[in-house]
Parts: sequence; structure tokens; C-alpha cells
Amino acid sequence: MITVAEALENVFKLCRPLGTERVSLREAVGRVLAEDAIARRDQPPFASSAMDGYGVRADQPQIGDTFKVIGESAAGHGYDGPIGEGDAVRIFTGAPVPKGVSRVIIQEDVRREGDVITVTAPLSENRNIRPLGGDFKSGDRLTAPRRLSPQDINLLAAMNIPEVTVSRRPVVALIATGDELVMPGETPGPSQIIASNSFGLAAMIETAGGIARMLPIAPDDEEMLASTFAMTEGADVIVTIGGASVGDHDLVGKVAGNLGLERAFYKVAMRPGKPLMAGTLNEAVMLGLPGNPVSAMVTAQLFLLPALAALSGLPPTPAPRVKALLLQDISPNGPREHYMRAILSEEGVRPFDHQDSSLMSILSQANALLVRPVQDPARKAGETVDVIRL
Ligand SMILES: Nc1nc2c(c(=O)[nH]1)N[C@H]1C(S)=C(S)[C@@H](COP(=O)(O)OP(=O)(O)OC[C@H]3O[C@@H](n4cnc5c(N)ncnc54)[C@H](O)[C@@H]3O)O[C@H]1N2
Ligand code: MOO
Repeated sequence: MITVAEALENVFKLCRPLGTERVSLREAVGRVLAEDAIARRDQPPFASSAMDGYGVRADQPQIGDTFKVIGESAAGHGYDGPIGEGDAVRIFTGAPVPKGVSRVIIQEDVRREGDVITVTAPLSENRNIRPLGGDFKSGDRLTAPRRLSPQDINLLAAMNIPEVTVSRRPVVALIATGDELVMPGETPGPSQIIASNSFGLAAMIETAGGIARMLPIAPDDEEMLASTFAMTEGADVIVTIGGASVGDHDLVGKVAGNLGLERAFYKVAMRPGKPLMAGTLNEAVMLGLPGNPVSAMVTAQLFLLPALAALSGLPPTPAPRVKALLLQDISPNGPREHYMRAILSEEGVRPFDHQDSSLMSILSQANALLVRPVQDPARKAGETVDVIRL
């Protein structure tokens, strides 16, 4: 069995960045920028006032100094006239600072009587003027690749960039396998359960910016499974769920093999998720996930999500880890890396007592995976451990 790190390296080797498309800013959040975006203007495009107040020529006016208000500069409407030493221009936040003005006195620091203002407080060093191009300059770049955040969208809009080039969203075909499965809302027979994993995985894929294509449930029958594989045409990733282990009805490896799967690996030293399989099938990356719900979701978190990011052109990176204080003693780990369902709080991390890979209720309560290295010795409360946020 290979390690999780080796398996992930292998998955990354299967991932070639997808093509690109142009999208409007309104559709761009969460997408991966594929080409640098270049600012089309300076921001601010003129020296602008940071405050509501009065613009004056004097650098360091003193208490008692008076100025005559001769005009106004508002956001969207500048003041172009001349300004003398004793003059002031009424000015508002974001308005262009008229030529010659060297500082804006905030209105709280003056008394106004008619057209005359008198300085009433000692003025600070801050001139309250934002320089032209102080935020960004024409030609500045937002560099690719990066996943666009709402903050990035704000910046791109200010750069006057209405459209960006992003990576195509990866299309993931999901095949749930097993005679025991029926869709949510259907009436299960006495030995049947609900096919929940495809729903959890589709939600995970779509939250990560992919497109999930949920195919019909494939029964434990080679021909039927093969015809379901035929429906994956055009997908970038094929994810099968279940049928990955060694039982008589676990057909995924065999059928995918017959269809031309070039297998990269099968079985990883991890818990849950041991019977994970990966390879390439007709140009698509294939991940065969174990059927146990927690195993499927955890392996998707650790392998599918990083693969989708790599396909989208982001640098290949494992799920990010943080350090946390262990809140209770834990027993030694065995030969497989253990991803324990846990709750991470400000105090630290606490694993659940029950770690069976069928327990969806525990996974739903968990907000983190506590990572136990292979053969990790027993750990005491107060030690530091690695955690992956869910
Ligand atoms: N003799 C051995 N038995 C098993 C081994 C082993 O090494 N030797 N490995 C165990 C491990 S670990 C796992 S994980 C499971 C994985 O088995 P499969 O991938 O073949 O999954 P299935 O047998 O099809 O299903 C397992 C379990 O999950 C339920 N399931 C399947 N698909 C779904 C779905 N879409 N939604 C909800 N639940 C699903 C299924 O009904 C089973 O209960 O094998 C162990 N056995
Ligand atoms: O490793 Mo299996 O994936 O425990 O349930």
C-alpha cells in the first residue's frame, strides 16, 4: 500500500490543466483566474480627499487661522478655479483635491461663520489626501493563477476590467454503484439504503467550483456498470462510489480495467479510505472512492478537491493543515494514516469516540479531521496535532 502523500502525488500527475473561458465579473467569483488581469486605470485617478472638510494651500495651519471658502469640490464634481493663500475649498470624501491644495482640514476642526472658517483644534500630521495611483496604477496586475475572492472581484471592477479569463469548471461524473441503493425520496426495499454519497460529493464538488454530473445508480452487474461508464463521455473526472473493495460484488476495478483504465494505484495506507483507486480512463481522471460514506467524503476531501484545484490550474497542494492543541488523550495509531472526525474549537481539537466509517451523523457534526501519522504513539491532552478543517 502506498502512503497518502505518494497517492496524492500520483493523482496530481494525472491532472492536466483544463482550457479557459472568458466570463463577466458577475460570474467570476470562486473561479480560477487563468491569465493576469491588468489594471486599465490609476486608482484613485486623481489626488482625492480622505475626509469631509476644507482644502487649503497652507501646510500647517495653526489654531485661530482663518480662511475664506471660495468654492466646493464634491465626489464626481471637482473644483478647477485658482486658490489663494487665504482661501479654502469646501471638499468631501472622495472628491478631487484642487490644484495647489496641500491639506484637507476635517470639518470637526474648524468653526464656520458664513464664508469664513477658523481653525479650532491643533492639526495632525495627516494631510487627509490620498495620492493619485496610491491604491494601484494602470498596468498593475492581479496575477494568475488564483481563485477569485469577493475582494478580488472588487479590485478587478475598480481596475475597469469587466471580463476575465478563467479556467473552465471541471466536470465530474458521479457513479454510485450497488444493488442496495435507491435515490432519496424513493421507497427502499427491505435490504436497501439511500444513495447518499453522490449527494454529499456533488455538494462538495459544486462548493469547490466544479460541475457535478450525477449518473444513474449502477447495479452490481458488469454490463450495467459498463454502460453507466459510457455515460461519462466528456467529463474531466470520473468518480465511482463503492464496489472498490475485495467482495464478490465489488466490480469497479474489473469493469474500469476492461474499459481501458490505466491504473495509477489501488489501496492507500489510510483510514478511512483504504480501497481508494486512481487512474486515467479515456482522457478523464478516474477516482474510485470506497462506498462507506465517511470514507467517500474523506477521500474526496483529500484527493478529489486538490485534483479539481490542479485541473483548474492552481499549484498542486494537499488539503491545508493547521496545528491544534489536543483536548483529550488518544491511543497509538496503527499502520494507516488516520483521519479522525473531530471538533475544532478555540480551545483545541477533540476527536469523536466513534470513528466507524459508516457514521454520517458524526461526520456531519465534525468540523475537522485530526490527522494521525502512521504508527503515531499515544498522545496526551495538551500535545499539538495536525488538523484539516472541513
Ligand atoms: N474483507 C475485506 N472487507 C473490506 C475491506 C477489506 O480490506 N477487506 N475494506 C473495508 C473498507 S476499509 C471499506 S471503506 C469498504 C469499502 O468497500 P466498497 O468500496 O467496496 O464499498 P461497498 O461495499 O460498495 O459499500 C460499503 C458500504 O457503503 C455503502 N454505500 C455504498 N455506496 C453508497 C452510496 N452511494 N451512498 C451511501 N452508502 C453507500 C454500502 O451500502 C456499504 O454499507 O469495504 C470494507 N470491507
Ligand atoms: O477504510 Mo474504510 O475506508 O474504513 O471504511
